[in-house]
Amino acid sequence: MKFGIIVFPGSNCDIDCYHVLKDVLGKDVEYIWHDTEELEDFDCIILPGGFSYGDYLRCGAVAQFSKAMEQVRLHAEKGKLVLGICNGFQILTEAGLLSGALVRNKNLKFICDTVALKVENNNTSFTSRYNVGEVIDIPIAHGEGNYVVDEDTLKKMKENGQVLFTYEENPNGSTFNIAGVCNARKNVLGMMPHPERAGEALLGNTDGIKLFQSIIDYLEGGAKNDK
Ligand SMILES: NC(=O)CC[C@H](N)C(=O)O
Repeated sequence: MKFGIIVFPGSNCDIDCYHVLKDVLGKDVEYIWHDTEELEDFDCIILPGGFSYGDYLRCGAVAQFSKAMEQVRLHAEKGKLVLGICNGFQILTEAGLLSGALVRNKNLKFICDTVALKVENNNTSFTSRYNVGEVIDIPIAHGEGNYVVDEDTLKKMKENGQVLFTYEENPNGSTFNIAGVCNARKNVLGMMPHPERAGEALLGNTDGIKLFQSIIDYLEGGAKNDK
């Protein structure tokens, strides 16, 4: 099992993701520069948080055109796992791999905080270690985390169990308090909160570790995608 973390100019949470996977969970993980034309070796691709290309135009708007994203699209089409965290979520919506868009926070300010999230669906390879309705504390740090989506699409996403995480108290104006959504096939997840910043006791918060452990269970064959 191998994780790959795509690094864009301006990524800054790549090292945190690497640390959790390698040092905390003992898994095989590699950094992948954004011009890669090959992702065959990897089972799960992570698009980390940060400020890719300086957030020019809109967050994620430039990164979506990188060579790596062509490969991420092929990887997702094969049914393999893709996890986008914060800026990674923004890149996934810009690339059309996830529905909706992320726009400026309602208060127009960058918000750095720890917020309570509710797990809405644990029937996925990203959330199987959590219970439905479980409330977890996960850090957020974003200026454009306000998730918008049209009503019809939201209705379909809800019916199909694609809303995986909601905020207990909406920090940014997101539609339906959405903090994280997946695609219809449930192999691509985007979330604004940072589970990698809640991955070890030393940080005072381990609520995010179960997300990575769920993925590992799935890759080890212990849990099925959309079982
Ligand atoms: N932590 C992040 O990934 C931040 C994402 C993006 N730069 C924003 O401000 O919304």
